[in-house]
Amino acid sequence: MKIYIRDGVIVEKGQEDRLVDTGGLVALPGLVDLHTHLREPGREDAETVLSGSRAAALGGFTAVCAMANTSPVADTAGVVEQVYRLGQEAGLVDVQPIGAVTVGLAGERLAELGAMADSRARVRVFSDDGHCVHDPRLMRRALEYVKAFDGVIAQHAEEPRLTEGAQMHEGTESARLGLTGWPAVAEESIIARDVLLAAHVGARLHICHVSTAGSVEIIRQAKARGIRVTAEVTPHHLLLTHELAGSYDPVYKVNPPLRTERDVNALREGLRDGTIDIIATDHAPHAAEDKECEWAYARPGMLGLETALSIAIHVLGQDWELIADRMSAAPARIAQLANHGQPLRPGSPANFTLVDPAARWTVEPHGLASLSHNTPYAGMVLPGRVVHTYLRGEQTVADGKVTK
Ligand SMILES: NC(=O)N[C@@H](CC(=O)O)C(=O)O
Ligand SMILES: [Zn+2]
Repeated sequence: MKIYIRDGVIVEKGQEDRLVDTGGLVALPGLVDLHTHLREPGREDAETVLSGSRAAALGGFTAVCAMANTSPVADTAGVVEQVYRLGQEAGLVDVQPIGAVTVGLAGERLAELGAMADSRARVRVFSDDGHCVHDPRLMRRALEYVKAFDGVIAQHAEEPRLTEGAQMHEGTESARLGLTGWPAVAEESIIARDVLLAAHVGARLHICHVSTAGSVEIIRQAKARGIRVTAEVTPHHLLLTHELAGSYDPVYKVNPPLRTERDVNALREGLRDGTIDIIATDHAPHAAEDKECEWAYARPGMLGLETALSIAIHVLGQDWELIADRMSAAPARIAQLANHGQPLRPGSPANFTLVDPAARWTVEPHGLASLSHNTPYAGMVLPGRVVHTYLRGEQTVADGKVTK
């Protein structure tokens, strides 16, 4: 297949100023991640906008949405514009800042949502991720506010009163290991409440990192009732289970926690039937001091950008149409990223990635572009390798290496 490009846009044959021959590789629209933690400003030792952009491009992404739990928190126009500008300077993927819902993620007062929406960063997704927007009145107000510009509130669904001291999924393994559990109902009770609030307000709600079979069922019913809810699942929740906590290796510590095989199967089914709209990485880099310590003291979170596509291929098979929808078209639509997620045809921006589906590669934590090394896939042999990535017709990854 040949892709003809002019001024960063795909054009008809004969109109091009450059030509990309895909050879034997699979061409996918540039992947879009709705849930990336870039750690800048504040924890540039764990990740920067530049290092995270490199990881994203290598993973086949052309756009990432940067979560707001930085330091300072991205709760003002000033901070979201800073992150946006850093993304442009890095120039490897479009970095779309997510704004905080509440000031300082403290859950007490609404942040300046309108100023962030009107800023140069044009924020449309708001989230207190890492924390749940717990106060139902604040959640209602936030939904009402973003409805005006068809924005969306992305909820980290966790009832904090049910997860105090939680270290892992509450179940047979937590009982065996003697660790305090995070029960499925802590996630499900917030999702149930919030789909009802979204229905009441008529605004868009997005559920971050869905992890339980019960959550899938609640979202399925909400969608059947016409409620405007979308949902994401992470690669790790599609593959890994709570027994891994038995190793006491903090690389497996994550929020929400790894669940049971039954949950994994329900998440896969929900992703296939469209109940779950997208795969989002929840790329959560952490410095060694925060991760290579005792389980109880380790921060939750795992890397995801450089392995997401391979895990998707592993879980879904080489179903390119499904992968293009769940990892590009649907997340671009949810985040209102008009220049991403389009099919590769004339008129679309030349954002795409070329994948060798036959290649297999071994995950080496220190071989990744991320500044952190907390991948749960160390040593695993994964299918599918990103060979080239293009952003507006410019090559960001060439032969598996970033161009800047
Ligand atoms: N997922 C995690 O375990 N951690 C995330 C926060 C979050 O996504 O909830 C982080 O910022 O490290
Ligand atoms: Zn979260």
